Amino acid sequence: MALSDFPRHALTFGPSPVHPLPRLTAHLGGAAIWAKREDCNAGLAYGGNKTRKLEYIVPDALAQGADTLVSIGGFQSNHTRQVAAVAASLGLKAVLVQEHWVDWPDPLNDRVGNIMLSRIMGAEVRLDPAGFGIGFKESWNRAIEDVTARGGRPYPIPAGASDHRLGGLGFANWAYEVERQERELGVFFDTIVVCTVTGSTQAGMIAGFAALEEAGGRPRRVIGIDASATLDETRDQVARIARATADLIGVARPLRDDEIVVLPGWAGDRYGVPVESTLDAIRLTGRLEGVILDTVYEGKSMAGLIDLVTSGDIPPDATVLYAHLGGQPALNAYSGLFTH
Ligand SMILES: Cc1ncc(COP(=O)(O)O)c(CNC2(C(=O)O)CC2)c1O
Repeated sequence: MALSDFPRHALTFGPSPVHPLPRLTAHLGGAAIWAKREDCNAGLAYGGNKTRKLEYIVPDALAQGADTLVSIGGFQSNHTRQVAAVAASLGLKAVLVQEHWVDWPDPLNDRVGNIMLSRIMGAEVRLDPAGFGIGFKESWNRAIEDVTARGGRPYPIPAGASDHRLGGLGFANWAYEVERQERELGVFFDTIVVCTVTGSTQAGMIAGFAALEEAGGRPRRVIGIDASATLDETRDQVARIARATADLIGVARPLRDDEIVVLPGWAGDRYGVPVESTLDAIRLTGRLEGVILDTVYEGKSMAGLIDLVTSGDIPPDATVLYAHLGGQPALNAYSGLFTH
């Protein structure tokens, strides 16, 4: 099968915007930096990368006659907020398990930002004391069973909509969209920089660009910046999902290990806890371009981009596309960091 053979339920406004970051580019003095804005991709509660993944998961849920989407994340999960928004827009219920993924001092981090939005949209929000982990969790299984026990028809969506048969298709489609926009813009992005945690964003990109390369496209580097602080598990998950997605969309050749690049160095010691490089990247990008990054994900991937460009690891003649995947609502849970 090819990507076009899979049903897609449109949830985004259309192609997400692509634009240059000229002041950041000039400030760093190296490669040309552009951004593709998943934080502006949909009208559903600020959108984001999961909205794009759900475009390929929703048809399966509707085909199964599900009436309740059941998913999981941390208190400030952008993913569960997007599940709540998609459920609301489709007249489905949402049950969201929100685990204690981040030990963070702000006393309100389970009552502001994403979790507040999910409640506004009518999701059943279940706080759970379990800590961070990208794998399947018992709390999620219990929620699925509870929906069934009360006569509902649950559709399970794992953390980040990643470890799901269709989880990589959204960003395989993203790769095809990038190629169309390149033709319109007259530019070629040889390097993509993306934040990676549960993995199917980067994995889908890798699979999609591999399919395009087989159809005659030029090779590119997709550089994942780890924000999970569980690098080995995340890297393995990216590799597994990338290979499974490539098979699903008919990529003939096997993906090479050197195509699965997930870099440490900017995640800090714990998921969800920003480090100095995170805060520096957030302030620099905000003050040079008026672009807002969050403390959990995009601040860390931008910190990686900044170092890779200034060190020359990304060479000066490269043209970089930074994938901005959203995440801003969670900043409300980190307001203590930005009092000046
Ligand atoms: C803004 C933002 N940027 C990057 C990522 C990482 O994407 P992947 O999980 O597909 O690797 C998330 C994920 N967030 C998770 C969530 O629960 O919100 C899945 C972890 C994200 O929200």
